Amino acid sequence: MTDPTTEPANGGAPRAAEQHGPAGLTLRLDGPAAPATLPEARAAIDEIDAALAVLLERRAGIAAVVQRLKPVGGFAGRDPERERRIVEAMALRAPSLGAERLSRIMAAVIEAGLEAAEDRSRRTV
Ligand SMILES: C=C(O[C@@H]1C=C(C(=O)O)C=C[C@H]1O)C(=O)O
Repeated sequence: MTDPTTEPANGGAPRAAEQHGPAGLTLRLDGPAAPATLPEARAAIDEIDAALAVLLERRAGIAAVVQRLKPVGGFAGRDPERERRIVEAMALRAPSLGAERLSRIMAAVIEAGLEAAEDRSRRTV
């Protein structure tokens, strides 16, 4: 079975997002081998951070939609069991970080998303 996070769905040709991704991003999720020099390593980190920023923005937008769809949204409707399952699934893909560190990372991501959702809903009333 192919891994949807690393394998192009069309059997090898670059996907549209790899050719003309958001903000000109062309990051491959499976990435090249470790960079050899400090500038190369920093450039690789900058590229990953640019992709992370786009994904975090997208995630926050979708999390805001979820808050409107749930019977109780926002911080009041926080769902620790759902958050635990998210971290557990991510830990399978990020074994060197592991569940404990990912849990701290995702708590910050989720809280930032909920705050941004509150800001959005305040601006639209
Ligand atoms: C998005 C939801 O609301 C909250 C935010 C979550 C998230 O950002 O992933 C997960 C669970 C909830 O605490 C949800 O319930 O799915």
